[in-house]
Amino acid sequence: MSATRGLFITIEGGEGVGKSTNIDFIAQRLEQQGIDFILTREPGGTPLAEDIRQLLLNPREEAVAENTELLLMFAARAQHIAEVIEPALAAGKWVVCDRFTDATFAYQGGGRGIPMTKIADLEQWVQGDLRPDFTLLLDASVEVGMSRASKRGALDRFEQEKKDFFESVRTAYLNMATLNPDRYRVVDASKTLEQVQQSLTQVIDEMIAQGNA
Ligand SMILES: Nc1ncnc2c1ncn2[C@@H]1O[C@H](COP(=O)(O)OP(=O)(O)O)[C@@H](O)[C@H]1O
Ligand SMILES: Cc1cn([C@H]2C[C@H](O)[C@@H](COP(=O)(O)OP(=O)(O)O)O2)c(=O)[nH]c1=O
Repeated sequence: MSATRGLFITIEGGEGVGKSTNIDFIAQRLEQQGIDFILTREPGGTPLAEDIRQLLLNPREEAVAENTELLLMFAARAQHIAEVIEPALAAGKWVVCDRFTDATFAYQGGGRGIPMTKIADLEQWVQGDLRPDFTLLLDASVEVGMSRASKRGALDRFEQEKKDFFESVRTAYLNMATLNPDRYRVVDASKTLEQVQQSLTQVIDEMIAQGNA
């Protein structure tokens, strides 16, 4: 007998909005509620895809061509889907993924200016019908995100970008949320951690209700 397919949940947001902090909280809530899930991330999630992550994030002297960056994101994603995401969903597990293709639309599309249609073509080619059931967007102004992120150590290749880049990333995320209201849940991440986590609890409980329906 085949298991009911698990829910595929992605967590998105700009730099420093509190994604890492809140993913731990989400995992705790799912565990408390007895959900069988895996936590994974992009770029990465398998040994090969984590190697590609290093290629993408490590600052380097050579300029990285936009299409190289885009294709490496999808190369890592193809491996992650084949080895981790699809098998888990097929076995009935939920998959909670720290970033997915909407990050490509936001960073490579919004940030770098690659046409969204080109990204959508790759999405269709690499993913077929696979799309997240829910996407949780942690949203805060670029100023708030950058000031929180500055508390961390050395900056990776994306974190070294300028404020305009991150404004475009944020705008692209907010546009996707407006265009996909059924899938997106936007949480105001500029509030206190306690308020953010209250909102997250509501959203997660709604997902659990849907998953059990
Ligand atoms: N709602 C919040 N209010 C104040 N500080 C926060 C909040 N959420 C996260 N932080 C702090 O901001 C910093 C960046 O958070 P982090 O979870 O690493 O962000 P991200 O993974 O999105 O880059 C950390 O020091 C974290 O403790
Ligand atoms: C998945 C993905 C990530 N990224 C970028 C966003 C992040 O700057 C970086 C790594 O993501 P992440 O580990 O979430 O970084 P952080 O915790 O600093 O936000 O990769 C893209 O540009 N495109 C993509 O498709």
